[in-house]
Order: sequence, then structure tokens, then C-alpha cells
Amino acid sequence: MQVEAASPARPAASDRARRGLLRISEIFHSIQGEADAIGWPTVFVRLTGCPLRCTWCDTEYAFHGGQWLAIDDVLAQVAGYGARHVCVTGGEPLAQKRCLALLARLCDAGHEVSLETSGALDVSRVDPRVRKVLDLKAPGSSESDRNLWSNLAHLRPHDQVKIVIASRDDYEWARDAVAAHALDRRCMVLFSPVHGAVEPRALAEWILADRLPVRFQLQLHKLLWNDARGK
Ligand SMILES: C[S@@+](CC[C@H](N)C(=O)[O-])C[C@H]1O[C@@H](n2cnc3c(N)ncnc32)[C@H](O)[C@@H]1O
Ligand SMILES: Nc1nc2[nH]cc(C(=O)O)c2c(=O)[nH]1
Ligand code: SF4
Ligand SMILES: [Mg+2]
Repeated sequence: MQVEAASPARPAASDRARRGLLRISEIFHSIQGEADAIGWPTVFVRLTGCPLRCTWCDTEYAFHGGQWLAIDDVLAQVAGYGARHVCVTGGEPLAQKRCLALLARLCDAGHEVSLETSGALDVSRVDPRVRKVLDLKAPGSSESDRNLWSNLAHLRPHDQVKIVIASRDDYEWARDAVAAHALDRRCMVLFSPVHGAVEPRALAEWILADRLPVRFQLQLHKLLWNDARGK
């Protein structure tokens, strides 16, 4: 873990507010493995905490722990990698309200910024320069009741909707959601198999058979590094 700046284990709430601290699980440099910026060298800023519990979540270690850092310290560490692309993720990054300020500051610093978000929290105040990657949670996640459908109204053409698919039932749910909400007319739609749960080839064949206007995706970093943390 590359988070370095010193901060007390748990500063008082008043101190966190005054200093604008964010709880950060990790900051690392890797190849973007998901969504439209796939393949770019990217710095990842992973915020601690998530109010959801997707059955297949590959990042449970980010539910707890991490370090409290000021936005200036996050920006300094990000700058140290010299990368154009920055991906803010979690956990659920929007669960910390100061994430909005972090996103704007990263854009001000000249980065291409993407945000990975569960789709369960309001995205209306996310800086319009940020490319939102909005997950819609299919039933196999056990969290589909949390989908905040009003978020669709805040999608811009450079944003993406992603659906992570654990079964044929999830696929049919996703296919129907694309049609019901005209998702492909709003922005790029990505379908990705839950790593290890659905045969990637099966998902590819289903998309082709149904002539779906969606982009198939595998998590590139898992092909490169398996499930290694910080990759
Ligand atoms: C760990 S989440 C963090 C951001 C946010 N909480 C969310 O769910 O979008 C980042 C991305 O990883 C995806 N993901 C998590 N576990 C996965 C798995 N086992 N297989 C495929 N994708 C997974 C999520 O669907 C999400 O698109
Ligand atoms: N390499 C790499 N690319 C990613 N894209 C989104 C990620 C995430 O966990 O949100 C992720 C990740 O964890 N690693
Ligand atoms: S919303 Fe994201 S971080 Fe939270 S449990 Fe689901 S996949 Fe994991
Ligand atoms: Mg990940």
C-alpha cells in the first residue's frame, strides 16, 4: 500500500471536517482493467467503506480500515506517478461526501478522471468532467433493490453503465434493463461476467445471439495478475 501521509488512526469528526479528510484504502498504479479507459496506465484511488454487500464483491478488504488523508496529500501521491488517467473507486467512493471535492480537484489538476460507483448513491453532484462508470446491480449481486434509477437522468455521453453478470438469469435481467431504459441511447453499456461465475464465452454468445448493442468486457487486470491486491 502506497498511502504515506501521517494521520491519527481516527481523527475526531471535527478535525476530519476541518482538514477535509478522506478515508483511503489504497492508492496504486496499474493498467486500467475495466470500462472505456481499459488498458491505460492509471492511478487508482480506492476509498474505504461501502453500504452494499454484493455477493461476489472482489474488494471486501476495502470495507474497513485505511488511512485518513487530506485531499492535498492524495493529489500529491497521485501526481508522483505521473499518469494522465486517475480512477476513483472503492468500496463505494460516493459514500464519503468529500469524494465530490476530490473528483473536482483531480480534474482541475488536468487528469482524465473516471469514477467507479455502485449506482446506489446519487451521482447528480459529480463534476461533469468526470467519466462516471455506473454499475447497475443485477439480482445475483443480492443488491438490485439498491439501484437508484433516478441516476440514469444524470448520465452524459462520456459516461458508462456497467452490469456485472453472475448467471443466465442476470443476463436476461440486464438485457431487459437495457431495453426498458434505452440505456444504449444514453451512453456506452458494458456487460461483464462475474469473475469465475459465468463462462465468458457463454456471455459473449448470449450477447451475439440477441444482437445486443452492448460492449462485452473482461477484467483485464485479472487476466494479467489474477486477483492480486493493488493491481
Ligand atoms: C469493487 S467495485 C468498487 C466501485 C463500486 N462500489 C461499484 O460497485 O461499482 C469496482 C467494480 O468491480 C466490479 N466487480 C466487483 N467484484 C467483481 C467480480 N467478482 N467480478 C467482476 N466484477 C466485479 C464491480 O461490479 C464494479 O464495477
Ligand atoms: N487494474 C484495475 N483496474 C480497475 N478498474 C476498476 C477497478 C476497481 O476496483 O474499481 C480496478 C482494479 O481494481 N484494478
Ligand atoms: S458496491 Fe462495489 S464495493 Fe460495494 S460490495 Fe458491491 S462491488 Fe463491492
Ligand atoms: Mg477492482
